[in-house]
Amino acid sequence: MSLLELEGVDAHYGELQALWQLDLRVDEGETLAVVGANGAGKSTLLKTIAGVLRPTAGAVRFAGRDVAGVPDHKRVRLGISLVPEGRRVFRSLTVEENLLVGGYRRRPGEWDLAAVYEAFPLLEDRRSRTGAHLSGGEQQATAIGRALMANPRLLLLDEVSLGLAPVVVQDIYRALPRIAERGTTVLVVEQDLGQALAVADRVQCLLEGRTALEAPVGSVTREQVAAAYFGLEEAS
Ligand SMILES: Nc1ncnc2c1ncn2[C@@H]1O[C@H](COP(=O)(O)OP(=O)(O)OP(=O)(O)O)[C@@H](O)[C@H]1O
Repeated sequence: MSLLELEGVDAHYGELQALWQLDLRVDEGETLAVVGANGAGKSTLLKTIAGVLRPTAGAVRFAGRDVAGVPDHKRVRLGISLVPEGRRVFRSLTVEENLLVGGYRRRPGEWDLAAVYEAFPLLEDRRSRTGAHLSGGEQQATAIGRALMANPRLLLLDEVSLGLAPVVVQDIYRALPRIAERGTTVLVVEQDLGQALAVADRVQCLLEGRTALEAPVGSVTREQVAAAYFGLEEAS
């Protein structure tokens, strides 16, 4: 059984339809990358999974349970944690305090301060620094660490690389295999194809709110994914 299953999901903002009959699954322990251009519906998809946005049609099932009516804060307790685009760390709190806030309503599990510092060694040196005095990369690592402190079964990452220098992005991405090794299932949304394909087991490409391609990473070329990403003929 898949940990997360979406079937025939539509999502709207008023009159505008952002997702069209979308099917998606994430199996326990795997890392799925969802890629797509600006406006493809990636953030909308994550909001629908996290419970921030209610789908207008279709089913969202987590661990076999229909979660359509479960509000976002209750989904965290079920084991779904979202790291939203833009990071949003608490600027007046230290790194460690930010992490502890994330663990306030933790599920039982492996993630604690020591495990987060092991995954992101750069944070341990910065543990007493406030959010306002962190670099963009340190803020991103703190935001991911804070989500992990809740011991999610499914970690949703929205545009980790946005606004960060490539070398910093690599640092953050280096932690992803360690996160997966601890048994946390990861769904990462990315515009950066190279990073996404380097860490994921499977890739799903969205184009204007629909799936343009879905495949194990090993079975597609970067060119095929890029063609689907831009809606070019070769994708089909
Ligand atoms: N709050 C909103 N109100 C109205 N329309 C929205 C809202 N958020 C997103 N949209 C629209 O929904 C569609 C999908 O947007 P979404 O943010 O999910 O795409 P995305 O793939 O995450 O793109 P980006 O990388 O730019 O964030 C776009 O047409 C966008 O303009």
